[in-house]
Amino acid sequence: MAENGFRISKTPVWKKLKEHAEEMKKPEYHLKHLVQQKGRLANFSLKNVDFFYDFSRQRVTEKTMDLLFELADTADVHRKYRAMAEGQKVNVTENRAALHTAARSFSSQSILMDGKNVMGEIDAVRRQIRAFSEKVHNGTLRGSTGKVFRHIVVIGIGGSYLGTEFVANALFAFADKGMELHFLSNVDSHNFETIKTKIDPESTLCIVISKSFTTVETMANAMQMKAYLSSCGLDAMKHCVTVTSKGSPGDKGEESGIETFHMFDFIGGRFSVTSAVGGVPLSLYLGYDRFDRFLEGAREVDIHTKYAPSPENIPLVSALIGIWNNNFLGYQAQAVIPYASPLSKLAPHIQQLNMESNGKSVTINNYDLDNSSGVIIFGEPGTNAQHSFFQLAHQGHPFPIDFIGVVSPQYPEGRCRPHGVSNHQELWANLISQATALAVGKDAEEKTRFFQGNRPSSTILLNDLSPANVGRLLAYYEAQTVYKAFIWDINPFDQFGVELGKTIANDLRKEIVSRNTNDGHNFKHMDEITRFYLERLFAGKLPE
Ligand SMILES: O=P(O)(O)OC[C@H]1O[C@H](O)[C@H](O)[C@@H](O)[C@@H]1O
Repeated sequence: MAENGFRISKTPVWKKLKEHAEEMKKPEYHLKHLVQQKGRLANFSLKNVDFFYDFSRQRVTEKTMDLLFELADTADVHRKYRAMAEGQKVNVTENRAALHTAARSFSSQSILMDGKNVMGEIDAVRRQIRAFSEKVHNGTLRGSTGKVFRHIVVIGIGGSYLGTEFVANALFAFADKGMELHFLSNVDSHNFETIKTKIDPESTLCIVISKSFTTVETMANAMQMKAYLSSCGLDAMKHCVTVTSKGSPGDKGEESGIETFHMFDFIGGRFSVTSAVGGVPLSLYLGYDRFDRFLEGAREVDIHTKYAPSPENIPLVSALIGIWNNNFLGYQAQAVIPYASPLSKLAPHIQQLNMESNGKSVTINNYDLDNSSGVIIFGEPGTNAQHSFFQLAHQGHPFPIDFIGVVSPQYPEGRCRPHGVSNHQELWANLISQATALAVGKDAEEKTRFFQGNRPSSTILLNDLSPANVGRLLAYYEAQTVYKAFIWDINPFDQFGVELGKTIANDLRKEIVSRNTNDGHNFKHMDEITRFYLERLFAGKLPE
């Protein structure tokens, strides 16, 4: 690996930020003082349409923000973002563009990749999804025995699953098409067996989603499901459709079923929920028009992200604050805590989006990275999180939090007011109190009751959880992820780090096949630890 080359951590502004972080440790910059400043909220919050971003409880001052904007300029983030959105091959290791933003573009402007306008293909897939979902909903398209489809089994993993699950959960209140949605992602047979108990095979439609169509888990689950449908006397292929990239092994092959929907190699898996990956299942579940409104919301944030100047650019400001927390204040983890149950699958999606994109060790030009990139993301909805891991948040190892609040719930509130307040008001009382408690802390004589405070958080507010707002939230996190990568100067669009484990699993699979086909095959040639595990698998129990 070359030793020299541009590294953001070698720039003068990085040094200035390091010095500034030392200064910010002084007692006068404790959050309990910062939040008292006049105009703090107005000065440290941003709003764009239905999206309010409050960073008043982050450990930042005007000087911090000025330095962070200088960092953004030094990293040339706006040019990099435009290059991405305009179809340049920013995924240099795979020689691909990263055009997830094109998946929700409705502009008449061309988006060129290799001189070809990609919008033609994208529009065609959208029309195909609309027509298909309408045929399923009006009963024109039915299962092999003539029953209308009522169960959708989404078979996919990672980027071909997590985003769709997040959005489907978020918009459950709008799922009025009479469809039950099931996710078959894990190769663990419990996942498959559980779904079997919930579906009626004759009214089941499987959507096999795999960009590569080589992912072992997805292929195994698709085979299990097709074998099961056949065992029920059904023509399995009439119960399946495929979403895959153009030219993949599953593209219009025998295994693809009634219809194939294309995603494209210029859309990365974890950025693909606005493509056919999310489009096919979500249109069946919610209706195409709601999927369209979800795309519109995402598109609006894309436009804001591309054109808003740094100090007004919400995803950029939040990316900069993330880097400030991570590289300068030393926080290694970040929690995502929505005070909204429908967002219960947001954190797992952001986990993949962020950690797979930004958990890297080299810069885009292949120089060793000498600062950490990526943080550990985790989360659960509030208030549940308060009753599980918030002890550590308040008195243990500190970590910044993204709180997310929704002004109007999806369901009208009843008249019941258990403690004089509605449940939604109770939820908000907690949302407000947690951020304050973390920031301000509390003095106490008894050490066990002392709260250090000075624990940073941001709060995102949405008016409601409409399809458009869920699209906005998704696009916000996507843009924040790529802006962080552009500042660290890494490639957020490859994921070679997931390959080594797969390669070892391939070798082990060969061993297992040998034993499956020859009882005499033993594992003596393997290392002691691996041998132990393989022997236990075949023995079916732990040693006495
Ligand atoms: O869509 P597929 O090709 O089946 O890939 C599914 C997933 O598996 C891979 O291992 C990657 O880690 C993910 O980024 C990807 O989304």
